Amino acid sequence: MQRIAVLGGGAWGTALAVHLARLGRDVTLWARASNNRSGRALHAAACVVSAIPSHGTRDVIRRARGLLPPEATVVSATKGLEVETLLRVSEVIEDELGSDRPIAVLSGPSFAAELARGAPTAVAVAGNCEATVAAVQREFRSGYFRLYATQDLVGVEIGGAMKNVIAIAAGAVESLGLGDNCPSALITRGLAEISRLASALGGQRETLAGLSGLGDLVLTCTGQLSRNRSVGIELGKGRPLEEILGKMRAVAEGVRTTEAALALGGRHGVELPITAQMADVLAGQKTPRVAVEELMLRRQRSEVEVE
Ligand SMILES: NC(=O)c1ccc[n+]([C@@H]2O[C@H](COP(=O)([O-])OP(=O)(O)OC[C@H]3O[C@@H](n4cnc5c(N)ncnc54)[C@H](O)[C@@H]3O)[C@@H](O)[C@H]2O)c1
Ligand SMILES: O=P(O)(O)OC[C@H](O)CO
Repeated sequence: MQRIAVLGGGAWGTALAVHLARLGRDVTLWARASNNRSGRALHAAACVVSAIPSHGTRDVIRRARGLLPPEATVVSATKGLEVETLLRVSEVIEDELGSDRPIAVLSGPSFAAELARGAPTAVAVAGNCEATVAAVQREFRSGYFRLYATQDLVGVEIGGAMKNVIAIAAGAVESLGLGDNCPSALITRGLAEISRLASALGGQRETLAGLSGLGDLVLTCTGQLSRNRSVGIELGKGRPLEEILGKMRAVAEGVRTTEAALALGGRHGVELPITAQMADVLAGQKTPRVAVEELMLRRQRSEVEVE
């Protein structure tokens, strides 16, 4: 799997391309403004890494479809859901490329800037076939990048998408200056909510205790580099969402994922109280302070759910 094409010239695509080039792989980075040469590089790719934001993935994969060798593995590094269809990103890729295509998903606590400078990082890799997962583990690993294998695509993708929603909430809570108890409760109950949705969709709860669950949730809710957390911080200061997003150049996936996750929860009869509150906050229908009050006053219940 020496020849690798990376789709997406944002922070994450660039960091992964830098990492793979450092490992001696023959890497081409495709960005929106790329020329035909980058497009042609897809012809020869043994592996295509997709680091396009979730809302652009279908379009880019569809355009790449005719250029990709049929056996090339596609590795999704995107964390989000497709709002229109409520599909996970690997499902979008499968929809476009067919179910025979080897597909893997990379997700876990991983700020692009840290991977780019070679800071020790561990992620989960899931896939639709064991050999594909093993190949990605082998080809992407380094002295500072470690990949843990799993077959649980659902758990890994729901963990990666949903942590962004909770991170926006964590940023808002931080802005309100409510102390340390509140963010800790938010992370813990956020994880319960993520696990509930993943489980209803066929994922394994244990996956959510791992890197693409608890690991990424803690990083994104507390890490200074998180874009999602920073959106929450600004919301907590009372700034309207349009103004916040208007000033951001980078994508904060949690904004779109909130709506999609809520709809997915509704479809599967899963209660997502924090996500529901965040949907109202993002829509400007409620302040973060009122959202916290309403969450605190919900009916009290058992901590562990019996399925
Ligand atoms: N930045 C990180 O630390 C990080 C880490 C892990 C995963 N991710 C995930 O990777 C994905 C990409 O994030 P990023 O940080 O690279 O984003 P970014 O904001 O740095 O860049 C996004 C890139 O996507 C391009 N883009 C935007 N809309 C597009 C569209 N409709 N079609 C094609 N290209 C489009 C932009 O031109 C830009 O190059 C997201 O799902 C994110 O959650 C990011
Ligand atoms: O900057 P964020 O909030 O998009 O988070 C980046 C990564 O997903 C952290 O693992």
